[in-house]
Amino acid sequence: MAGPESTELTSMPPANSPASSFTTTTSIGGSPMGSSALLANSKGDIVRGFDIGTGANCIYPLLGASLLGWNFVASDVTDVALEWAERNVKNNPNISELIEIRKVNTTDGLNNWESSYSEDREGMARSDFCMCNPPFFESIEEAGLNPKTSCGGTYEEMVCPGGEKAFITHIIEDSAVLKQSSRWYTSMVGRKVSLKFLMSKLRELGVTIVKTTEFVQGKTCRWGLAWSFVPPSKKIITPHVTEKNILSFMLGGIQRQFSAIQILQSVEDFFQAGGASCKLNASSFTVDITASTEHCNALLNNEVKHLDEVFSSSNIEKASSNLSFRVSVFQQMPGTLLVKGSLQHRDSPLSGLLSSLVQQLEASLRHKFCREKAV
Ligand SMILES: C[S@@+](CC[C@H](N)C(=O)[O-])C[C@H]1O[C@@H](n2cnc3c(N)ncnc32)[C@H](O)[C@@H]1O
Repeated sequence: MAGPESTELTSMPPANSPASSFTTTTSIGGSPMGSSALLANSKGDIVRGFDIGTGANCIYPLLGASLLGWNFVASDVTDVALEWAERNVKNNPNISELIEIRKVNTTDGLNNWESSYSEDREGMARSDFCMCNPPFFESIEEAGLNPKTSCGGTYEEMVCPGGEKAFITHIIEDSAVLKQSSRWYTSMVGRKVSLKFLMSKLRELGVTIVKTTEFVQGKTCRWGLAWSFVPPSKKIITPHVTEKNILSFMLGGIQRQFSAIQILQSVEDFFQAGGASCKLNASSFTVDITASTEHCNALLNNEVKHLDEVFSSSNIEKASSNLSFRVSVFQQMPGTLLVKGSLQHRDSPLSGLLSSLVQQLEASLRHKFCREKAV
């Protein structure tokens, strides 16, 4: 869409996208959702995505940065799209540093993939995943872009030489060179016949990890195609570890005036009030907390008996013990956050207190931010 007006995370998806009826004016800003942990790269760094043809709205990077805390490189070839994408990113200052807009240069005409090829490839090489909602059509006629049948997209958005088959084939060919440089290569596909063609292309190149999905909205159907050269890692999380080291709760019914960042700050305030030292990270939406026995005692309303029980079964000095844990806030859907507490060091004699601390935090946040106060 050329030239959308926009302030905060206001989306105008393309006319050829199944997300066309999706509009959001949320300003919740910067809260990562649970799935970011699933996509976290091997070093545990923040996930980095590459959006090929981000469009004027830059909608996917804005959503990914806002909801998941991911970093993005967002590319496009069209000046007007890039200009508006920049504006949209700047209008979301809490996440703007997570998104880099990059112009893909074309020397001999718009949508000449060959000339922009190497730059798109460079972006892909340094990402955990790349994504694309390509121009689907081969010609104006095919796109139905005559004044009578126009569905609102611009020529640049909807049309490229060879249509989506050619566009995504180039991405597939790039990926076959880059292989494991990116973990997932993905694209939206507008037609089932293209999907079949692209899957056979992937088979031809010997790609074995291929996933597809279907997006249906009203009468419109689109497909998602994803492929990878990285074998899935076998990560076994035992119930024991999950139970003891990670505790979470859903905070639903959050009143509209409160943003996720306010709730994160309130997490920090809660633990600081007990004297614990806290480090808030607004881009990963986490607070790292270190609490001594005294701090835990203060936070748990002087439940000295509880603490004495903890130490009676341990020969570690009460005074020298600290509890280090991280609280993460994840956006699940508008008005609902998942709050997760996870131990940083499992062997602390205070580990058993995490559950009580998380319960106290839940009561405090619920009281402050939710319509329904009862847990
Ligand atoms: C269908 S639109 C998608 C826009 C946006 N990603 C969305 O889903 O709302 C396709 C976009 O790809 C851009 N584009 C076309 N050729 C490109 C290329 N070689 N490299 C990067 N972007 C390109 C177009 O300018 C257009 O903004």
